[in-house]
Amino acid sequence: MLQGIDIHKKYGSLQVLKGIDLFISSGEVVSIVGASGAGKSTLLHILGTLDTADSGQVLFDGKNIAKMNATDLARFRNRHIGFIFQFHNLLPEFTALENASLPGFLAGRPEKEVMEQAKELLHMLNLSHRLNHKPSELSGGEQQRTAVARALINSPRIIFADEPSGNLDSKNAQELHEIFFKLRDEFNQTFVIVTHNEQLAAMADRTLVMKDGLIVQTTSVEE
Ligand SMILES: Nc1ncnc2c1ncn2[C@@H]1O[C@H](COP(=O)(O)OP(=O)(O)OP(=O)(O)O)[C@@H](O)[C@H]1O
Repeated sequence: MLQGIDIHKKYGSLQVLKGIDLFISSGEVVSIVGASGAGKSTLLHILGTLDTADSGQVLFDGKNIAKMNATDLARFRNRHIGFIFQFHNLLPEFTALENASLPGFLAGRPEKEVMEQAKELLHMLNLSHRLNHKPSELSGGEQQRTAVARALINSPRIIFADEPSGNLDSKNAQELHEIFFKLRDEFNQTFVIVTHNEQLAAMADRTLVMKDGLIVQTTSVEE
């Protein structure tokens, strides 16, 4: 589904990615681990089309995203990619239901359909009693689960998560991790997750270990 070919990226004189090759299949949960500064977030942003590589290619179903113009790329991202970050980035003035619905509205989908789907997702994430709460009225775990609903609203092909449980206590972190695997088991949802959380990394189907801008090791559950 997603392929990275010889991806290079430099910030000033710092070569952050030095030739990354990877392939992610549909329904896989892949974790990316490695020391701080190894280039994990940079790689995630490039794979997620939020940033561009200096050289190399990112292919979705064989299609080179660098060939898309800005409008098509924004549309592609909104429709097919979900993001979850360490700090949920929910809009403070909007309720959980509105925050979860927003990418659906941006996609131009009918309001009623989007709101119904957002309610279903929030229900699945145990947030039915929090639909009309604003982020400041939600716990950290509830905020992050709202961000998961927002990531799922357009039924994305793939979700990129950058330290999704980095800001949660261990109980809420574990709950969030279980949600990821439930989504994979029930809906074949694909995830690429950058994490320092050893428990989450160990649960993944495959773990890519990064060091100094390269993938130096890949471990699979079969091993
Ligand atoms: N926009 C930027 N401009 C300049 N340098 C950057 C930028 N983004 C990242 N870097 C540098 O690139 C290197 C890799 O950063 P990156 O965030 O990808 O690492 P990481 O492996 O995700 O680290 P961490 O685990 O600490 O989040 C770091 O040295 C960082 O300072």
